[in-house]
Amino acid sequence: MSDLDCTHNCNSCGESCPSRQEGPKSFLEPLNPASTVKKVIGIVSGKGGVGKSLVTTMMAVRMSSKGYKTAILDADITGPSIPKAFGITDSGVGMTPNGLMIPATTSTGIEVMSANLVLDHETDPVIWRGPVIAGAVKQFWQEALWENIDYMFVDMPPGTGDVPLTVFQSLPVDGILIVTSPQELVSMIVAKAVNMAKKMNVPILGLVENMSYLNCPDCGKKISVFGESHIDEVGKTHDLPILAKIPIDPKIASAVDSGTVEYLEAPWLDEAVLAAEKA
Ligand SMILES: Nc1ncnc2c1ncn2[C@@H]1O[C@H](COP(=O)(O)OP(=O)(O)OP(=O)(O)O)[C@@H](O)[C@H]1O
Repeated sequence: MSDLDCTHNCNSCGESCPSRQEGPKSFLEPLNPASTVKKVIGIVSGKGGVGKSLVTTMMAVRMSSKGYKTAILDADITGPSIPKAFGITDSGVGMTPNGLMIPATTSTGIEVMSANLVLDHETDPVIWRGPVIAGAVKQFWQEALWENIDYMFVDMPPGTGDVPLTVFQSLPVDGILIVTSPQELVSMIVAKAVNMAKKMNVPILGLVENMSYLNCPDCGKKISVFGESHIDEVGKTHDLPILAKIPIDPKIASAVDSGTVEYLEAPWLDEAVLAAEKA
């Protein structure tokens, strides 16, 4: 077909011309020239409150303690909880002379961008529509100064909506961790996340089950507070490893509430850390 005849709409044309053979259009957004991010790991969940932010923060803490320069992009724009878990309370985002946002830095040097850091008050609600929220995530990626970051962890909003889609299309995600809890409809939720990741061509590193059990403080027995876990079967169905089973522990809740997650030990994430290193 000649250039003059081309309708520039491959959906309505069956010709096999060179432009069609270039493959699907990439929507990846480039970083600004001052920034480099070597690996991007997304943390996703089927619904809110299962511990996605906890896993994001603790993965960052563990990787940072191993000597990697680590960052968190809080893409949970309407429910940002990352700054609080690190005890960052002031509006910590500065500007470089050429207009890039400077992420806040935690006490152990993890760099954080979050909607809570750019709002006038952390209690201000974010009443934005989907495309605006997705635009904010892209801005955090493109218009912040991410200097020599080895690992960036992206705390996704729960579910498979607009924002996770934007993150998968716009950021070069090297792998995702899917966080679940035993009381969810685990098999359906994991299937949805797996299908989305496959459609978007994003590798799944594995599954993390949070609030898996409680260790009885008196007899040491494991109590399945939310009923028996089905995560092992679900992992087998999708051929995915179970990278962690995190207990319910009041120490976890109090570290998050008091902004001291950097001082919380997280031995339960050993395998997830190794998986991120191999991503
Ligand atoms: N294993 C655990 N033991 C005790 N408390 C926990 C545990 N996991 C999470 N929590 C607490 O449960 C609450 C919800 O956790 P978190 O914010 O990580 O969930 P989330 O999936 O990110 O929620 P959202 O989608 O609303 O952001 C937090 O207050 C956290 O401290």
